Amino acid sequence: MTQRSDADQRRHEALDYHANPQPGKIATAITKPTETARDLALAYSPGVAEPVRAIAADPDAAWQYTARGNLVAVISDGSAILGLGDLGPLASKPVMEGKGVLFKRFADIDVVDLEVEAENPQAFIDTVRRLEPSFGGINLEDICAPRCFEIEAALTEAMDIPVFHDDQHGTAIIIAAGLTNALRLQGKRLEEARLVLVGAGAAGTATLNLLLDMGLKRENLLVVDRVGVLHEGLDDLPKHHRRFAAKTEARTLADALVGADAFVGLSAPNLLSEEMLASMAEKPVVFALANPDPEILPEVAHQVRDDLIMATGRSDYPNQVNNVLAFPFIFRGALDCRARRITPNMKIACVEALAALAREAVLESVLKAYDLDAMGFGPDYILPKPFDPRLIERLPAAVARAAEADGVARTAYRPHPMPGVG
Ligand SMILES: NC(=O)C1=CN([C@@H]2O[C@H](COP(=O)(O)OP(=O)(O)OC[C@H]3O[C@@H](n4cnc5c(N)ncnc54)[C@H](OP(=O)(O)O)[C@@H]3O)[C@@H](O)[C@H]2O)C=CC1
Ligand SMILES: CC(=O)C(=O)O
Ligand SMILES: [Mg+2]
Repeated sequence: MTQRSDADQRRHEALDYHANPQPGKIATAITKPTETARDLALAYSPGVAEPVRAIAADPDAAWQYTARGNLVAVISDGSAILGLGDLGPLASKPVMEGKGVLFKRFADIDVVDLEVEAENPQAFIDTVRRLEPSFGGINLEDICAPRCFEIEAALTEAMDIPVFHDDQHGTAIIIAAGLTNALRLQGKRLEEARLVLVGAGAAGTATLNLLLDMGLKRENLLVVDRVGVLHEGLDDLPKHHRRFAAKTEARTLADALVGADAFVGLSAPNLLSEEMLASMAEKPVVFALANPDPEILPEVAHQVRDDLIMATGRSDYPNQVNNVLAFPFIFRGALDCRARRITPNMKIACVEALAALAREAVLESVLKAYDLDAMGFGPDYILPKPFDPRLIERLPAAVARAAEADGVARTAYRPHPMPGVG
């Protein structure tokens, strides 16, 4: 079979999956009996008036009498859909529905996806801010930099529920956990590693901020965007790039990569050439995370270097670095202590729990899901798999403990009873 027909087949499979047997991937479920006249009288008028009165008297009663406490809005303007660019809100809907599927599958969180036609960031902010009564949390998704920074900051300030731009912070968490483990396997440490990141947008900027907080040295970092290497000689850099301007002679990605220990790509397909990869230090780490097409394909990279640890954002190669390993569990922890916001410590708790879990033995059930006899901490396994049941046992608890310690939890942590467990 030719490459072309493989690609065609994948396209048809994906379109068929989304179209059949019914359009889309997610629907509403009813959680109470609705079989009798009495049931209906409880579900709607007149019974429904009782929780209305209770909530009007005490807004906290909404956590008890409505689905709000387990409901997250996944909201996009479609301005940075995966790595496909600004294709608008309607085209972002399959991704937002997909996010809903993952929230439900891995953390039993219900989702409403909202694709917002907004003429400017303020219009988007005004729309989302008004939705606070409906939801326990807000997951912002696929909103491009720099508008995502303004939107997230304004909404976090205005709303008393967690507002989390997953492309920024979810991605940063997974990269931090995966990179720590990959460097460790290569006999290196973040504190000494020379790192090059390409794509200083939403995901890239948040990743850099987290890695710098975790010990990456400013002088060991070069950041590349469309203008090339961000350096001190550039005087019209946008605000979110200024922090990363380096004192360096390097001007291109090729210059920057010579002797680098790690590459993190959050940009666009095929930017990392074979020559550039060959010029990196011994035992390099390459995270080519642009979706759906990475900065370099693993089969190409492994031909150039046999001392490489490689990750992509895709599930069809080893080492998927994807925010699915964070957002369901961060929100589960936040909802289960009714957190008002998500703090840096809640994110770091998630990084540490994830990185530690990858270093434990892999469960039989996970091997079965991947149809493998063996898998364990090593170059092809630097992060746990999304199907690992220990994620839901450990990450939300770690996140909620950090929320309690930071004083942002409304209640003590009460783990959500996961369906089919216990
Ligand atoms: N694996 C994962 O879990 C995740 C992967 N991603 C992927 O990361 C990528 C970026 O996403 P996100 O941060 O949300 O998007 P943004 O649009 O906010 O950021 C992309 C950045 O990359 C820059 N860029 C684009 N093309 C090039 C190029 N040819 N050379 C140098 N820089 C370039 C952009 O510059 P400009 O603004 O000028 O276009 C921008 O600064 C996407 O491919 C996305 O799919 C994102 C989140 C999670
Ligand atoms: C995975 C993801 O959120 C993205 O590629 O945008
Ligand atoms: Mg995204």
